[in-house]
Amino acid sequence: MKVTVVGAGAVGASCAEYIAMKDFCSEVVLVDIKEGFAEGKAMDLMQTASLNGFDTKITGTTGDYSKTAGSHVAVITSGIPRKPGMTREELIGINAGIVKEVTENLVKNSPEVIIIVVSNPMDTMAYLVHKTSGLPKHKIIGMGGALDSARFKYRLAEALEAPISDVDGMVIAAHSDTGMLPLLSKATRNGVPVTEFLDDAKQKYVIEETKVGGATLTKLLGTSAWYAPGAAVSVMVQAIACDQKKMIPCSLMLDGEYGESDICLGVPAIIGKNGVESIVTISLTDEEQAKFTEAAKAVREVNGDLKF
Ligand SMILES: NC(=O)c1ccc[n+]([C@@H]2O[C@H](COP(=O)([O-])OP(=O)(O)OC[C@H]3O[C@@H](n4cnc5c(N)ncnc54)[C@H](O)[C@@H]3O)[C@@H](O)[C@H]2O)c1
Ligand SMILES: O=C(O)C[C@H](O)C(=O)O
Repeated sequence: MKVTVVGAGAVGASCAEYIAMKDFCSEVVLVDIKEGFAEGKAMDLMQTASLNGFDTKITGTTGDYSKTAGSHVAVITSGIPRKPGMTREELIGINAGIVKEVTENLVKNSPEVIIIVVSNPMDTMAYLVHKTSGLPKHKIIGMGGALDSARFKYRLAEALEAPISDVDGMVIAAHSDTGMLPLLSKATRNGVPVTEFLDDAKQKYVIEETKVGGATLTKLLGTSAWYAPGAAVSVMVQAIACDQKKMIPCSLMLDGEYGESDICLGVPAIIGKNGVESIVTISLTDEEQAKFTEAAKAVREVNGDLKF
């Protein structure tokens, strides 16, 4: 299994590192536009192979997409990250052009590829890939929900004073500060609804901190996060590579599911060797459905700024 990661910056390199360390694919190709950067990151990572015990071959290239030919999966992380005080949506002006060009190059060299979109604003970038790549919709997957759900579990464990392995939960809808929908009604500690343990104030804290998880880290780091994003991508790539059929919330093109069409939004899906094996429809409370619809409205407005 060959995986290409475009953008050898913070998220791209972290994602390549986690993929290599889990040792489930033969080759990872890093691509960047900055001269020598991907080659340098690849060499540095390869020099961890004997230390960390993996056999995945990592190579780098400055924009030579012929080296990506025959990729099963490609991850798009190229583009600018936000700075403190910015929203993800403000990145559209620069990142849309980059994502469109990168997609064209990927598909030209790997017509059968499955693309995982990471660059922000991610739901809109995933939509752009759908509109421009010519790939079938089960082959385009936006990464947001896997990361947001990991942050939700982190905040739940904190509020419950429990180990993270005790908690489970999922975030759907938009990958944005206002449009994320942490499903508190379905979150559990060892099968018991967390609402039995957390009072209203704690429930509100968990939800609000989850929604601004990316902004909180951006404020602390001066740029956006990379470890958890890289790990989240590696889980999705592994689900495809190993045909795990894991249920992961991903930003997918909807066709009537959850009352929405012609939009990419975070919904639970079964991820396996074909990419999206199916979208899972779960019951939402009226309040949750209203928030999902509201998030869709906001993402649709951002999508309106795209030029194809
Ligand atoms: N979806 C998510 O959950 C999530 C999580 C974290 C970051 N992000 C987004 O991922 C993107 C990357 O973040 P980062 O922290 O890695 O940024 P970064 O600046 O560290 O890395 C981006 C890399 O992309 C490269 N690049 C730019 N244009 C390119 C092109 N045309 N072709 C190839 N490479 C190109 C840059 O040279 C740079 O090395 C940002 O848009 C960020 O907002 C999304
Ligand atoms: O917060 C960001 O801008 C980056 C990413 O979307 C994240 O959630 O970490």
